[in-house]
Amino acid sequence: MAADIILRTERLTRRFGKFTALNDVSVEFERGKLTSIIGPNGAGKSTFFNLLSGSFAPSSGRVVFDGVDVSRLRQHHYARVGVAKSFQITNVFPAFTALENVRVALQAGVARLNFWGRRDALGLEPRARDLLQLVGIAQHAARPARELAHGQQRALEIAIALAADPKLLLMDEPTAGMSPEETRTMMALIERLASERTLVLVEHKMKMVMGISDRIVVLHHGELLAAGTPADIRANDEVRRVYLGKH
Ligand SMILES: Nc1ncnc2c1ncn2[C@@H]1O[C@H](COP(=O)(O)OP(=O)(O)OP(=O)(O)O)[C@@H](O)[C@H]1O
Repeated sequence: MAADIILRTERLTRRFGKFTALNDVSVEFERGKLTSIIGPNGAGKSTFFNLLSGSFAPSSGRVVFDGVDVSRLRQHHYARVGVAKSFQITNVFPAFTALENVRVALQAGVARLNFWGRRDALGLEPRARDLLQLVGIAQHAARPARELAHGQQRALEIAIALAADPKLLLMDEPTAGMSPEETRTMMALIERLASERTLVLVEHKMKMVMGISDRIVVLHHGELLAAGTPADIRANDEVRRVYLGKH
C-alpha cells in the first residue's frame, strides 16, 4: 500500500545571496508519523524548518502540503491550511495566565471559522483546560505565563499551537535550553502527541530523537544525506561519519 504523504518537498532550495543553505532537498513526510530532521551545526535544519513553516519562500522547488503547493503562501495563511508550529522562542503572552493564553488561541480559531463566534466562545474554557491537561500543566492553569518554568512555558506553547487543531505540528528544537528532567518530560509529551498527530521535529541531538521517531531525515551541508527509519540511520556509514566529525 502506498504511504499516505501529508507533506513533501520537491527539489527545495534556498539561497542567501551566493550561499546555498539548502540544496535540492526532496523529502516525503507520512501522515500520522513522527519524523525528525537532524544534522550537525549549519546543516540547514533551521532553513528547512523555516521553509516548511512558511517563514521563508524557497529560491526554487516546492513545499506541497496535503496536495496543495504552499511554497508561496503568506505566513498567516499557513494556519488555515492546517500547519502549526511551536517555536524555539516562546510566543506566549507573559502577563496572561496559562489558561487565558490557550483560551485566546482557541478564540482566535473560532473567530477565524465563525464571525458570529461569541456563543461558541462559551465552550472554550473546558477545551483550554483539556489542552493544558494534555501537555501536563493543568495544575498551573491560573498562573501567569511568565511565572512558569522554562519547560512549562514550552508545554504551554504547544497547547497554544494545538488550539488551532492542526493537521501537522512542526517543532523546532523543543528541548533547547531544558534541564535533563524538563527534557524527559518534554520527550514524553512529544511521544504522547505523536500517538495521535503528525509531528515534524527539528533536533540537533541525534540521540534525542532516535527512540521516538518513526522516520529520520538527515541533512548535511544543506543537502539530504539520508532518510529512513532510526535503524536505517543508525546503520548508515555516512551519517556516522558526519556525526563523529570525520568529514
Ligand atoms: N539569513 C541568512 N543569511 C545568510 N546565511 C544564512 C542565513 N540563514 C542561514 N544561513 C547559513 O545557512 C547555513 C545553514 O544554516 P541553518 O541555520 O539552516 O543550519 P542549522 O542546521 O539549523 O544549524 P544549527 O544547528 O547550528 O542551528 C549556515 O551556514 C548559515 O550560516
